[in-house]
Amino acid sequence: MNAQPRRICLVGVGLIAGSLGLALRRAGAVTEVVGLGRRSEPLARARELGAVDRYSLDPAEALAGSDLVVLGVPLGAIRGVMAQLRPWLTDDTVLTDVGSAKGCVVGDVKAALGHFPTRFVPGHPIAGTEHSGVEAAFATLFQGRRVILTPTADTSGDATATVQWMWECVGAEVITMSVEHHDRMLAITSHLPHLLAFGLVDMLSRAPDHEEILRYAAGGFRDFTRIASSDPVMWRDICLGNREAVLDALAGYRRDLEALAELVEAADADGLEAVFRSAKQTRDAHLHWFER
Ligand SMILES: NC(=O)c1ccc[n+]([C@@H]2O[C@H](COP(=O)([O-])OP(=O)(O)OC[C@H]3O[C@@H](n4cnc5c(N)ncnc54)[C@H](O)[C@@H]3O)[C@@H](O)[C@H]2O)c1
Ligand SMILES: O=C(O)C(=O)C[C@]1(C(=O)O)C=C[C@@H](O)C=C1
Repeated sequence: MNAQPRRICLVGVGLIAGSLGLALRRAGAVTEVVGLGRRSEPLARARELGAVDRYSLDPAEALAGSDLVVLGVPLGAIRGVMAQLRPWLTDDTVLTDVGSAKGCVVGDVKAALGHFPTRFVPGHPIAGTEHSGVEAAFATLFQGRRVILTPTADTSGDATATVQWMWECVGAEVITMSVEHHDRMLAITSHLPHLLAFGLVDMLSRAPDHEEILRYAAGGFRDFTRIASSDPVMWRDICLGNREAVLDALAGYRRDLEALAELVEAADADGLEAVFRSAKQTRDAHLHWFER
């Protein structure tokens, strides 16, 4: 039915939902963007920055007349927020989220409602930064980026079309896949690199001479570790929310790291060069997917 919603409610207006609000308002896609959250101060700031038209701390007020509800809260808050919204959801409300792992969202929504609504379309914009909060939001974040939707077998086609329409309004390309496939892919391309970056910086921070070590860090270290400045709580939730796939990715990486250590130990120049050459070729050939 409502392929083009008139009023969108953003629940948790931080980096991702704030950027979505800015972009939707800039595109003139909807009549009104309403923010719902726990504290007035950041929501007032979201309105000042132009991410929402108005805001409320009251789910009944924020959800009234909203055709589409976007959960922009961290993964760890999905279950509680869904339980809170439950009384105010109608059969026509289309719901989606932006969480970085999808299996846990489906599980938490089911736990909160007792079932997974046919009008809930799990989603994940493959775009972000290491910063959090609405202050870090910007309208072009999703321009030319990909958004993965993971509708279940029961998800309404109309609801999926509505969510797809929303992301296309802000310049994103929408791809659909299963929850399991999403979680396996993203464990490798996003969750593993974040673990490695956090792990490397943590290891370094425990070295007694880390102040001196960091003095000699430059572009390579900066590029490799930028994402270690991301929100620790958000990444804790992601790693635990996608535990199995993250563990598989880590196990594969550990094996390969061990093999690399053996090559260095054996001073195997050809072996090392072959690994580096293959990695360079792969990265260079696929740069168009992840270059901004
Ligand atoms: N940061 C990224 O690069 C990125 C990219 C893609 C997807 N995501 C996903 O998007 C989601 C949000 O990430 P973000 O970077 O926008 O985080 P953020 O911290 O910038 O925003 C989260 C917002 O939710 C609010 N919030 C937290 N708990 C709440 C609750 N119980 N009720 C109401 N509001 C609550 C916070 O106040 C904040 O405004 C996460 O699930 C994350 O996995 C993040
Ligand atoms: O560019 C960054 O800082 C990001 O971490 C963005 C990034 C990622 O590429 O891993 C992080 C989490 C997501 O769910 C999607 C995108």
